[in-house]
Amino acid sequence: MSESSPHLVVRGVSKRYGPTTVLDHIDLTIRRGELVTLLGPSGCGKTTLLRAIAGLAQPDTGKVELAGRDITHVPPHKRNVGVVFQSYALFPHLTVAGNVAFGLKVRGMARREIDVAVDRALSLVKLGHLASRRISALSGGQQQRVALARAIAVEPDVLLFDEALSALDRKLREEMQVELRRLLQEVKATAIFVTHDQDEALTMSDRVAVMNKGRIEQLAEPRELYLRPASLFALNFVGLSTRISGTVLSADNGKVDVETKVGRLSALGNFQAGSPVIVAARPEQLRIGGEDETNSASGRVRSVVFQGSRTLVEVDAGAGESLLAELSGRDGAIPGVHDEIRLSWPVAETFAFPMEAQA
Ligand SMILES: Nc1ncnc2c1ncn2[C@@H]1O[C@H](COP(=O)(O)OP(=O)(O)OP(=O)(O)O)[C@@H](O)[C@H]1O
Repeated sequence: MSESSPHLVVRGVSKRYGPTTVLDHIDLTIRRGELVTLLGPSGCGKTTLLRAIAGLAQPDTGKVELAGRDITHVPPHKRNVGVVFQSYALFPHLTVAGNVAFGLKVRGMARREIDVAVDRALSLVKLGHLASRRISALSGGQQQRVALARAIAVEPDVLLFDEALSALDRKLREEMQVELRRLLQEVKATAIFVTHDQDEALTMSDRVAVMNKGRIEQLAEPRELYLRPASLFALNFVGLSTRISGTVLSADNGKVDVETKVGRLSALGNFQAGSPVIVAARPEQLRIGGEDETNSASGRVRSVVFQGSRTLVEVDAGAGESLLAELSGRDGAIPGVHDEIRLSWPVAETFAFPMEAQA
């Protein structure tokens, strides 16, 4: 099967728990070797979707196909799916090698082959030197690697990660994100991550599925998701933004002029005159100063937050509206709190979203 052909197909999967619809007709197609993240707030159905793929939750309707096989009714241990949990779920009384070998023994693999597979998996996660160590004598990060080695060793058709890095401290988690992505690419694994951490999703994934209330709101590459969010929910969930409410005055060919409390703004979007909308732009699009052919608004600086490579400046634009600008050292002087400033930003990077869809 080629790398671009569908490898995992979820078709029309729904799941209810009592009166609550947890998954609402989910369609998701993942290519062989692709890393996809399910990103969304607590309770949106990420884990349930992962469990439906693993066979740990039975969908009420719909189908799951893996490597060309309908696995909707196949029990979990016969799906050839690897799962890595946040809790690692390791056997504390076994050694590192014993944990990695466990799944291979269960499959009845010969001793010699098991040794080769365990060595390979442990060297991939750089734990070969700790093969005979007890699990209880490992750090959290090392235990996480053992869990990963154990999942990789059985060469599953798809690897599922449920908040797998959440228990690690921030620095280690960031290192593991980069390392895990490199490793999964090296073994050409097809993988799905569940996370509510947007940075993790952007770092790890070929594509990100933003979930909301049991539905996939947007499935896109990280860059596209950030630069072209399909909904206000996706905009709010990934990255920061300036958002101003208003009413569409006129519309012309994918562009709208919007009356707002901070003045007239132009944005990309298709709406009828009179529609209530939210006009939004990413903070790095806002610059100090006012230029022609751009959107602009002014106000008094409310806060200045230095974050190393960038500085976030929040401006009170009056009438309950605020502007958020991300300035870098290259942008010249950073204003101080209470300064009166004017900010401008390009119309081509300003988007209008329906007001009623606000998350
Ligand atoms: N076995 C179950 N029985 C009843 N309700 C359940 C069950 N499993 C999940 N739910 C409910 O389904 C909804 C979605 O849960 P799910 O764990 O899929 O969300 P999530 O997006 O993974 O959230 P989190 O990030 O908090 O783990 C929640 O409201 C949850 O309470």
